[in-house]
Amino acid sequence: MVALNAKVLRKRPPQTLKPVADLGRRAGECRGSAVIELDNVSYGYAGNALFSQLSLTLAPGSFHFLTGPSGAGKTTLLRLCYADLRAKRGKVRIFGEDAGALNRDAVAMSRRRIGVVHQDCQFLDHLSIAENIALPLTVSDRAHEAAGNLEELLNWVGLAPQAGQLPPELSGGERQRAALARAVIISPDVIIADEPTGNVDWEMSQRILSLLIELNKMGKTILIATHDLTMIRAAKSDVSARILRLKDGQLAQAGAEL
Ligand SMILES: Nc1ncnc2c1ncn2[C@@H]1O[C@H](COP(=O)(O)OP(=O)(O)OP(=O)(O)O)[C@@H](O)[C@H]1O
Repeated sequence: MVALNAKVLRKRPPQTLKPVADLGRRAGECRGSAVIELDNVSYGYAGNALFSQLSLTLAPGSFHFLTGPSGAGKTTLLRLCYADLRAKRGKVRIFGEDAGALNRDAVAMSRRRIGVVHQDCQFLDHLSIAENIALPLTVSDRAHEAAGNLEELLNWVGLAPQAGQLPPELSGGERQRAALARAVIISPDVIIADEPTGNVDWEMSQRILSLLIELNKMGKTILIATHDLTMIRAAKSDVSARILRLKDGQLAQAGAEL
């Protein structure tokens, strides 16, 4: 893998900063000091409360790990953070805006500043891995930006040789790195990753972690949900991360076991 030129991630066409009131502020320039803020948020499915009155603040440039047992609600919490779900009670603020009050276009605009690595890393199997990575730009009429960034991103995640291959031809670790490149190609201020090292070996987990740390050193705010305690321990020497544990509807600072 090669170092990523920070310029790639800073490129942002002016039109993506304009359409929605106040969304033009960059991370760190948002109203208040949080990039994303959950304020006494409650959420549940089909009348069953998953968590209630949960609060979380992601400061610009911060690095957070979110751990907790399977089914505790980590994915749900992440989805609230990128306005894929709306809080039943309480407020979610994204770049200072009340996510519950944003219309669909405004949500789409704010999502352009948040790169999401989904747990299942889904790709379009009929497109090459390079085309899949470029897709977030292609679908938002920014295809012209892809050409320069794509080659560098493919090198950065070590997937240049696989650029023309189809997703089913890639290994689990290669798919995870492709998913990270796809999240990053939109030059987001925040990267939210759901189990980015699921189903990969230790070496690959370290490789993915080092990419995320590199992004954080460029000023990106990082939130990672993971069961991978080895990765969290390994990160401690390289990054000042806050480790949170979600269990029984409560979010708490992780204990000494980490
Ligand atoms: N769309 C949905 N409809 C109904 N229940 C759901 C839905 N999504 C998640 N759940 C339930 O909410 C609970 C929390 O799910 P979630 O995926 O947020 O947990 P998690 O901590 O990310 O789990 P894991 O570590 O296994 O990925 C689970 O019991 C799950 O079955």
